[in-house]
Amino acid sequence: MTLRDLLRRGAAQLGAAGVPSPEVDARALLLYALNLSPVSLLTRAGAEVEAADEARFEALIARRAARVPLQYLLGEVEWGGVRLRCDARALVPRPETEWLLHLTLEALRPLAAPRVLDVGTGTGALALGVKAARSGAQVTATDLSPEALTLARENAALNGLEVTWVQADLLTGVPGPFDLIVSNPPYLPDADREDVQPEVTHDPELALYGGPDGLGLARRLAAQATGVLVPGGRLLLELDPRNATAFAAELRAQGWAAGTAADLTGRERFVTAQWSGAAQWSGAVGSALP
Ligand SMILES: C[S@@+](CC[C@H](N)C(=O)[O-])C[C@H]1O[C@@H](n2cnc3c(N)ncnc32)[C@H](O)[C@@H]1O
Repeated sequence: MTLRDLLRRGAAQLGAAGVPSPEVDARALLLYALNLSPVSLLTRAGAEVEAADEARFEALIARRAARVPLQYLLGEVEWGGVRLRCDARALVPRPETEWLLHLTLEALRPLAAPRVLDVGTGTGALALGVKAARSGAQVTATDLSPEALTLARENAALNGLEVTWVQADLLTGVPGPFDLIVSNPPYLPDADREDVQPEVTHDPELALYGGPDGLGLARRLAAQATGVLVPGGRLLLELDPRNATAFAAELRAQGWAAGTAADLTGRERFVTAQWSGAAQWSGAVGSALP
């Protein structure tokens, strides 16, 4: 069996299993299984594959056909300028969240040594993406999940980056002040549980659902944020595109200057808000977790 034939067979198996991008995934798994570069796949497409290599690829294809996320199989992904180990301890960082990182870096541009908080950090993606791009930033990241924080610490070590990791319920007990808070909170409406792609069932439940309308965590986070943001400080959120415009209006009604930003497919997915400072920073919010 040649490399080309093996790739075609793997893609066909993934397509039959309903995997959304079978050719892309089969190619990524073939490169990984055989430790090939993209160029060597092209130049050696007609070469015969050894039985052990074929078996290794087939085992990965079988797991992907069972809808195990591609990122778990590859172990690591490139995301937002950093390498991230991905497994069941935290949500697999999504490509659309790279645009939230971009918006964050744009907002930080005027600040020489910004103090940044990433709430619900998961793999550490946003916190590490900020730190990698802005070494002078002081970055803190929280998560309620100790497992996610362990993975985030591993990812920080993998990239040689320093972030302060805090186990907390949103901002509870987190000492400010911050110039910018960024978060991709759990935002799916609870009813979506019945309707997610099989891969999403591998993400931790805690990472996904935000209450009946999906905005429970975002509302609580915005209320807490006014206590730790400096006057003029920013809050940047990723939300369900079904909710972002309405949530920006909610924030405006509470005294924020708030609007939305579209993702690369044109859907209003991000809320960008600035706090006027009417309620001055007053130190940590609430009490620390036991
Ligand atoms: C949608 S995931 C985002 C992960 C990561 N920031 C990313 O963009 O890939 C939401 C994260 O929020 C965390 N989380 C859920 N409830 C939380 C809470 N009350 N306080 C802090 N973190 C929470 C979850 O454990 C999860 O890691």
